[in-house]
Parts: sequence; C-alpha cells; structure tokens
Amino acid sequence: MTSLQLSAKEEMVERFLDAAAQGDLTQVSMLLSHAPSLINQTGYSGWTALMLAARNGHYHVVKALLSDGCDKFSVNSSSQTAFDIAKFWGHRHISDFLGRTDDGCQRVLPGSDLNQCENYFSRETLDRLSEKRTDKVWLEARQSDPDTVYLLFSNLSPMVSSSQEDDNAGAETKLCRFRYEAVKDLLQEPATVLIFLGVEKRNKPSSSSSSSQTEEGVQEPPAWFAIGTDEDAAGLLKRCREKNCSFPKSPNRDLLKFNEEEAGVVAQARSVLAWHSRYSFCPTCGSSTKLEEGGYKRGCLNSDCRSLKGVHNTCYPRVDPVVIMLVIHPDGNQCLLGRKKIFPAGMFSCLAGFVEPGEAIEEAVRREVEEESGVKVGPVQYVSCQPWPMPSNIMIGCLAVAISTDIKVDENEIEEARWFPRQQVIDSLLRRAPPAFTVPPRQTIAHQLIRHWIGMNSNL
Ligand SMILES: NC(=O)C1=CN([C@@H]2O[C@H](COP(=O)(O)OP(=O)(O)OC[C@H]3O[C@@H](n4cnc5c(N)ncnc54)[C@H](OP(=O)(O)O)[C@@H]3O)[C@@H](O)[C@H]2O)C=CC1
Ligand SMILES: [Mg+2]
Ligand SMILES: [Mg+2]
Ligand SMILES: [Mg+2]
Ligand SMILES: [Zn+2]
Repeated sequence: MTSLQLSAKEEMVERFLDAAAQGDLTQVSMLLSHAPSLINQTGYSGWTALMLAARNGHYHVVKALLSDGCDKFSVNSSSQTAFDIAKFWGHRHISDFLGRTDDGCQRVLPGSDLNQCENYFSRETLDRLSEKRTDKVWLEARQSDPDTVYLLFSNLSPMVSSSQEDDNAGAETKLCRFRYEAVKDLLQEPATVLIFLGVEKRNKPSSSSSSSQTEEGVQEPPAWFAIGTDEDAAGLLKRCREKNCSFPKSPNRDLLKFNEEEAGVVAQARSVLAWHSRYSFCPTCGSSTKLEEGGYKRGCLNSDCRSLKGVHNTCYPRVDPVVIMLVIHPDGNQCLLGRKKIFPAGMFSCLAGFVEPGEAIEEAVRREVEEESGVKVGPVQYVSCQPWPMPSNIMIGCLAVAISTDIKVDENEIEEARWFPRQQVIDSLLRRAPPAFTVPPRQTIAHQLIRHWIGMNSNL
C-alpha cells in the first residue's frame, strides 16, 4: 500500500467517525455503502463510530450502525464499550438499546460493571439470621452459650483495645469481646439494650470448640450480641482483662480504625443502639415501649396505639438516606469539592445531603449540589454506597456531571467550594508534597468516589 492510498483511507475513516460524532446519518450511511469495512474502524484512543455516536446521544446513528452489523462489544483503549459511554453521559435510551440482547432482555455487557469497591463499614461479617429474632427460646439459649460473643457499648461507643500505646492515626483498634459469664449481670439490668447481631458466617473454618451443638447435633456457629448500657464507663472497663481498653470519644475519627470485618459489625450495632437511644417512647402516641425481636423492634405498650395495627415504620430501626456526589466539570477534567467549617484545615470533600421525603436519588443530588454550591447538575450515575453509623445513614455515592460551572456557596452549610483540576486531585491522593488540599480519609465513601473518578479515563 502506498502512502497516498494510506492517507486516503485514513481520511475516509476520519470523515466517517466525524459524521457519526455529529449525528449525520445521511453521511454515515453513504460512506458505509461505499466502504462497508469502515463500520468497526477506530480513531483516537480506539474510539469507534458507535462510541462517538453514543457519547453525543445520536440514537438514530447508533441504531443504523447496529443494524449494519457494527460490533457493540468492542472496547476503546480505556476498556469502555459504547454502552459504558452512553450510560456515563446519561443517554439512557441509547444505553438501554445497547444493553439489550437479541431477545430484547437487558444483560451486563463486558466492561460495563463499575468495578464496585467495598466501602469501609459495609462488610457483612455476620449472618444476621433475621428469622431468629422472633424465636425467643433460640435467642435465650444463645445468650447463655459459652461461645457467644458480647460487645459492650457505652454512650454508643464500643469498648476497644488499642494495638499501640500511642493514639496515632495508624493504630488499629480491636473490639473487646466478652463471654456470657462476664456480662450476665448486665443482662438482668432493666436499662440494658440487647441486640442480636447474628452468627458467624459458616464459610469460615470453625473449630468444634468454637461452635455449639443443636438438639439435632448440627454445629451452630457462635452468635454475637451488642449490649448498650448506661452503667458507669469506668466500671465497665474493669470487666476487661485486656490492656489499653477504652470507649473512644470521637466517633468520626475513632470508629475508622477497625479492620474491615469489625467495622461492619460496629456499623450494624451502633446504628441500632443509636435508634434505641433516640426512640425510647412511641413516636405515634408517646407511651413507653418495649424491646422486641432481638432488639430490632420497639413495640408500644399502649394496647390502643395505631402503631400496633399493620406495619408501622415507627417500630423499626430508622435509616436516613444521604446522597454524596462527586460533581465533574463539563470539561471532564475537574471536580467540585467543598469544605465545611468543622473540617480539618485544608480538607475538601464531596458535597452531601439528606434525601428528602418523596424525592428520587438523582433529584436529591441535583438539589443538594445546587443548594450548596449554585452549580447545576445533569446526568447522575450511582457508584456505590456506605452504611455510616453516625448515627444511622446510608450514604448513596454518585458521580454527577455539571451543566453549569459558576460557584455560589450556601454559607450556612459550606465554607468554600472549588473546581479542582484532575492533576491536583491525583497529587492529594498520592500525598505528593505539598498538596494544594487534603482529601478525606480512605474509610470514607467521599475518598472512594474521588479515587473512582481518578481511575476512570478522562476521555470518557
Ligand atoms: N462517609 C462520608 O464520606 C461522608 C459522610 N457524611 C455524612 O452525611 C450526613 C449528611 O451530610 P450533610 O452535608 O451534613 O447533609 P445536608 O447537606 O443535608 O445538611 C445537613 C443539615 O440537614 C439537616 N438534617 C439533619 N438530619 C436530617 C434529615 N434526616 N433529613 C433532612 N435534613 C436533615 C440538619 O439541619 P438542622 O441542623 O437545621 O437540623 C443539618 O444541619 C452527615 O451525617 C455526615 O456525617 C458527609 C460527608 C462525607
Ligand atoms: Mg445541604
Ligand atoms: Mg451537605
Ligand atoms: Mg439538606
Ligand atoms: Zn404508641
């Protein structure tokens, strides 16, 4: 092939890709009828005509290319399919169309999963066995079982032992675990709140000594309970034989020092205990309530109360949904971060806010971003979530694309918000000295969203 022929072919590919990017269906069809081999040709960074049409929302071009036999599974140099690209940019009709199989069903395309990360506090270490919460006989038998593990909480803080003498940020803390004999007096106290957390998961190798026998002779894995008590913290600490035990004072800092397994248990236990501490009385009629279902319900003691008829969410532990979002600049290379007055100096984080009643997640993202920063948001994409037990939120992590860029902060909530260039964000994540700002710690979903964005290709 001569250089002249090569450049003529290259020029043809370029015209074809341009036409697809601009949504010029007539030109796309004309070029294809002359040179059908153009259909899967790639340009810059391995982008095909299908990807360019999907990026810019040209549904008719996408449809025509597919009916002409275009390969919808091909990936660009960042391993993204046309489906990924359409989904990211919020062209839902196109991603739905590309995600359909020949029989019309949706299926997961290669490269389309978002590489879901596991967020701190979200590991399910225990099998919750919710069906056992109503089985009083079973629960009582597990309470006195010598293998059962008890965690002690005072003021919503778990008793922990610290692996290092000093309290530096790198020290890992461990939950203090108690046996029945050490806590049985506490179980008799009327003010004690006892929560059945679950049993250890069966896939763990368990020695015969650490699991008990049922009547049928089947080995049962150890059960875990959390105890909330108002007994004096100093008195509680005396029960522990380990050294360096304490009840941490600052949940936002101290509860981030567990390993992933214990962090999951802490999230569950603390959220349920926090609910009990705030809902001592019936929210419907104000009467006293009693603990039921292994600590997962509070039933009203007034037999005439409406909450006893039908399902009432006032009787069950509450979870507040919060959206947290990394807003990307329309140029794709900057992100919006803000800081509250209470943040450590120099730290910026993702914007966040409570979802309001009757509000969709996407709308909550748009409303909170506009309220707090004045920036308007278009497409919103869910990334991952994080239980946040301070006191009981579910953080719904999203990426969002801005459609305006002027910032006007709501000074009641945010001290400052700024667009940060990708390179500055990378420098902060890698702690290259001296960074322009600091990111939140890795245990927060805010950190993981920032990392997720950096891991995505800027050319999306
Ligand atoms: N894991 C992570 O990475 C992060 C977690 N978070 C958590 O997310 C949560 C929310 O973030 P934040 O930016 O403060 O939220 P918002 O932007 O919604 O603002 C908080 C304000 O909303 C009001 N509010 C409190 N509870 C509720 C509720 N259940 N429903 C509606 N409004 C409520 C309060 O106002 P008033 O004081 O007037 O009652 C509060 O000052 C916080 O608990 C925070 O700890 C935040 C950022 C990062
Ligand atoms: Mg807000
Ligand atoms: Mg907020
Ligand atoms: Mg709000
Ligand atoms: Zn009531």
